[in-house]
Amino acid sequence: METIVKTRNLTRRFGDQHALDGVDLAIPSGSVVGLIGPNGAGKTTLLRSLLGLSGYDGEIEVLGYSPRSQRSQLMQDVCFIADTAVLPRWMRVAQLLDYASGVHPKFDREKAEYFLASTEVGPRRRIRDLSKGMMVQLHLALVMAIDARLLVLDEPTLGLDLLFRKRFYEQLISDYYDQDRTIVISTHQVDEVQHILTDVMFINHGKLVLSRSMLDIEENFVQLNAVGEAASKALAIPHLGSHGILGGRAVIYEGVSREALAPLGELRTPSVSDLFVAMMGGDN
Ligand SMILES: Nc1ncnc2c1ncn2[C@@H]1O[C@H](COP(=O)(O)OP(=O)(O)OP(=O)(O)O)[C@@H](O)[C@H]1O
Repeated sequence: METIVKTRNLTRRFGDQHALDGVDLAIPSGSVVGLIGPNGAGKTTLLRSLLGLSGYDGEIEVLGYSPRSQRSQLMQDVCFIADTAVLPRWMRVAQLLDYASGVHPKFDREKAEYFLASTEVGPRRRIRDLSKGMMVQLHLALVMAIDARLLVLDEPTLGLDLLFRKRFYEQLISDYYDQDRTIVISTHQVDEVQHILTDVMFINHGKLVLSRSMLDIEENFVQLNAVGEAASKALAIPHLGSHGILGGRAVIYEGVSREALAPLGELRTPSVSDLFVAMMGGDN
């Protein structure tokens, strides 16, 4: 499978602070990657470096280009949603579509109009008068109308209500995603995106602490829900972390066979958020 993003020893310092600390990663083409990490972990810095928006040490290759020296070529095939606030607030929607047609060679205006037709974002509306949710719909319509191979989303649903967030991801997958595109999403709302991810990356203190496909997670990690006396037996087996459940503990393991754990309780694949908490926090 083609690798679309590759970094080697990617490092970014702010004074004596390591925002990124020797990150080696590889993102296969056609994947939908969730970039997960606590506040200040380095997610935004990583995404900005991949797009050539932030300086860095080490090596990055995105679609075969160097974001440092070939940014304009790279941006032909990449799209980025960082923050809805970047839309020019004084423009009307139709003017914004004119503008996008002028600046992006791969922007398909008819497609954007088609996406907007199912929303309340009419062409005459002024952007500053749109609600936050409408602004995101507009942004998403613009992005989905660009024929990009890599889409980078940094907290794309921040500040949106639950319905909008659900719709955002549904639309992204049904109207945009195909095997030739790759999507990287950084979010704190892990549970809401888990079902669309093919891969996850955990980042903490500027280091990549996990980079696995969802299939890999299913094969290598297991959660045991142990109640009563079984809970202390479960905790005695080396594990990544655990949390309380009604009458016992949910304990998460890496590389322990399901057969060995089965007598102690119910087994399941941990959710990405439970795995994340276990890896970051141990027993809590
Ligand atoms: N321009 C900057 N100047 C100084 N320090 C910065 C700058 N940008 C980021 N940092 C620091 O680098 C670290 C990583 O920040 P970053 O914004 O990448 O984290 P994040 O994982 O995106 O966090 P969040 O989830 O809170 O958005 C933080 O400690 C942050 O304070």
